[in-house]
Amino acid sequence: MARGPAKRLLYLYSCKQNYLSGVRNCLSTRFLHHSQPSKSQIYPFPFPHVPKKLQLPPPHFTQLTKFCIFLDFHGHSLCTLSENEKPVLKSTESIQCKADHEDMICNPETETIVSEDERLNFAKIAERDPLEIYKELKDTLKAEKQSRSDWDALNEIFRCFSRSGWASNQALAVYIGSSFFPTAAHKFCSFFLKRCKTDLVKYLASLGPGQEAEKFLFPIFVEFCMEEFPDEIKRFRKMVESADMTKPHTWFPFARAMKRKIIYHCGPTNSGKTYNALQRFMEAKKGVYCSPLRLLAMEVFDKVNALGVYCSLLTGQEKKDFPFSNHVACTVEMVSTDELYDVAVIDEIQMMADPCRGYAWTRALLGLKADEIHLCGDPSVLNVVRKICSDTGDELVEQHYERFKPLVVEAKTFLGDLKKVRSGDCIVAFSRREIFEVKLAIEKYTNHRCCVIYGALPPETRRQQAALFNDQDNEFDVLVASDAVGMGLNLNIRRIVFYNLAKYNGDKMVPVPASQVKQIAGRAGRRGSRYPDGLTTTLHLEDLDYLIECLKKPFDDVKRVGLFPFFEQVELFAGQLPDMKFSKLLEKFGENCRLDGSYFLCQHLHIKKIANMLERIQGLSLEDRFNFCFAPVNIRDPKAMYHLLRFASSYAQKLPVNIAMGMPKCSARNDSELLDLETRHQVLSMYLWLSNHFEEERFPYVKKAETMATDIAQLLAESLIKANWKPESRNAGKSKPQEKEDGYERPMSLIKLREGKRHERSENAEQLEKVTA
Ligand SMILES: Nc1ncnc2c1ncn2[C@@H]1O[C@H](COP(=O)(O)OP(=O)(O)OP(=O)(O)O)[C@@H](O)[C@H]1O
Repeated sequence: MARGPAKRLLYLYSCKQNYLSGVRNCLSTRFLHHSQPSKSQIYPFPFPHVPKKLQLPPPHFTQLTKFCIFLDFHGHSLCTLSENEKPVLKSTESIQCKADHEDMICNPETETIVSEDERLNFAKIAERDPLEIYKELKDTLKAEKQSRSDWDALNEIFRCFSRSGWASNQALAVYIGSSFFPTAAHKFCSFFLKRCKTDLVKYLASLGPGQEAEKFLFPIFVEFCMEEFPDEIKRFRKMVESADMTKPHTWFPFARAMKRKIIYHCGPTNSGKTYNALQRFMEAKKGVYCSPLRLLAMEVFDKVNALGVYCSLLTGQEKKDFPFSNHVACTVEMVSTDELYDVAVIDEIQMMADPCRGYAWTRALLGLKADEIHLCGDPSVLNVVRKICSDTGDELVEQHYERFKPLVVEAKTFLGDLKKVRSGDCIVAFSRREIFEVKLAIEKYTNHRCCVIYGALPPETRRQQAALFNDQDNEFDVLVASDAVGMGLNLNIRRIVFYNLAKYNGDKMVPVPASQVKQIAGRAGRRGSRYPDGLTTTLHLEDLDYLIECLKKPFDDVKRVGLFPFFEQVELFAGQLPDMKFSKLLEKFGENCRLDGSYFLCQHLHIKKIANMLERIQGLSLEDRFNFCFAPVNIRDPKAMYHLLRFASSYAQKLPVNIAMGMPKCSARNDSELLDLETRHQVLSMYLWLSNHFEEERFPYVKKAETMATDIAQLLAESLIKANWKPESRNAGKSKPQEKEDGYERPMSLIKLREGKRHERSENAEQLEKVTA
């Protein structure tokens, strides 16, 4: 008697562990890409249970060395691999088996005592060609009688098989989709139970429910599916192939045909990266500058033109063609991959890893037709860029930078007292409400006046506020800003003071990521500015450690960057699912798309939300829907969403799209009027964006929208100068969490602190001097 039944896994014998992982990787490429065999065991190759016709030689097999020997559970070698030799299945030839392999001969989970005859019979069944088993089942008219216990065991095995995540994942490799898998497994079960023979049932029963039995059944299941469901398989295969995003560098054949030189200007903020890249841009005969923000594109447009290099401006909202210009400053989403350039600059290249917008940087890097491409950014994506350049065949030159002057952390902090604010300070808070609370407190208790910068303000207003702050001949000498200050603006900041270091991520309060803290703190002290030495600190002493930790932390090493399909890819995919709604289609694409390890699919929640809203509008083509989804709209602002719906509806009805929005008569007198101005500007900006992305004649009020937008930006600027009111929330009524999250305690609101202080004051006269916002 022997212990049994035996494992159906084979063991790989190798004197070096890395050969094991090499084999595991290449085996994984075909059938096992979802399973993770443990270090000591590996699945057999060629796969004895997989139909021969499905077995493709794994692509990197020839790179393996002679040390690899496949053993079966008896220690018999099944195949050996020599250098540059394809694996050949050998007849079982006995080789000396290591003692530790012996331990694995029996399966401890289903350990039963079986007779020697039975064991030999089981071993024979285990080695049978699945195709042969399938044919035999097919030719059998009636199942043989089974014992009750074997029958129950078989039913349980099939129940597990049809729910098996492993089998469902493996089935994907032969194009049986996860939604179809349960049906296929159910039909396979009926087929099997109606025809099975006793020895097969006994063998399966001896394996018991679980992976052993699943691995035995799976190749027979594959044979069954290939014959029974060829149409489903074909359909799913086409769908998967149409969502294949594994080789994005092949999407741009013209760029691939070029010999491009990529220069990575790599360093922290304020180290001269962009300056040097822009020098090359201006020297070039024809150049393009790709910006992360409209505002920065405008800055470069103005700066370059002022230096005598004619430059046009292209953003989603505006096209300013400068006569005879060969240079263009654009937002990264708008850059053309058809135009040929001598020099291209892609600013803030680390944004390739941005979860929502990363795809635009990836597309620019892969697709730009430029002899020389300058990338400016921190080192976080350097390794991915190296990998991409090796895929594209581009030459990569790295230029490393250090900050002109080190950033100094003030250990004293404000100790919660905003009265310590000085001229040239920038207080950074992460919500609009806090920004206005800080402004209110500073202006009430000190002689300083505050400019404000936050994301919802139009770029023109942000620039106007920046200019007001930079100008020494006025009383506005303090800036209160959100993270929008981290990029793009040329500011004379002496010291960055973090009001807090947590922000709301749409769901909860989370610590501000270290990379963002670095980027923002780095705005203090700028070469050539009034304050060349940069300082940074926090409002509260408790936050200082986190600030120091963030500044000390090396830049992340990003492993993956963003991708998003072009419309043509989505269209191809939609062809496989003709009746599916667009929002569902995007979801399906996300589920089925294949990406290689250097990329992720960018989040498309924003896109899906718009797609959902537009679902009820009839008469929009797939392309229209796709384009509408990228319109710049705050999906949390119901007013802005309503206008988008209205624009899309008119467009679908082939009517001229009206602005249908009045102009406020004067600047804002309170926060809700200010919020209203912000929304109106966003709606106009959306109108202009749509007019640039759809047939222009359908948007006949572009001029009017431009004038209104300029006027509203002006009203906003006027409103901000006199703003001294309590802020309101855009989503009034929806409270945001204030509790401690991820170990970070958010500072109390200014108002509460003030109230607290008032109470303290009555108890402690010393505190009278301290104005805590
Ligand atoms: N060689 C130089 N001569 C004169 N001014 C320079 C030089 N290099 C950089 N500067 C100035 O220093 C400041 C910071 O430079 P730059 O914007 O290029 O830095 P950066 O590393 O790109 O920072 P960020 O990432 O914040 O944009 C700018 O005002 C720029 O004009």
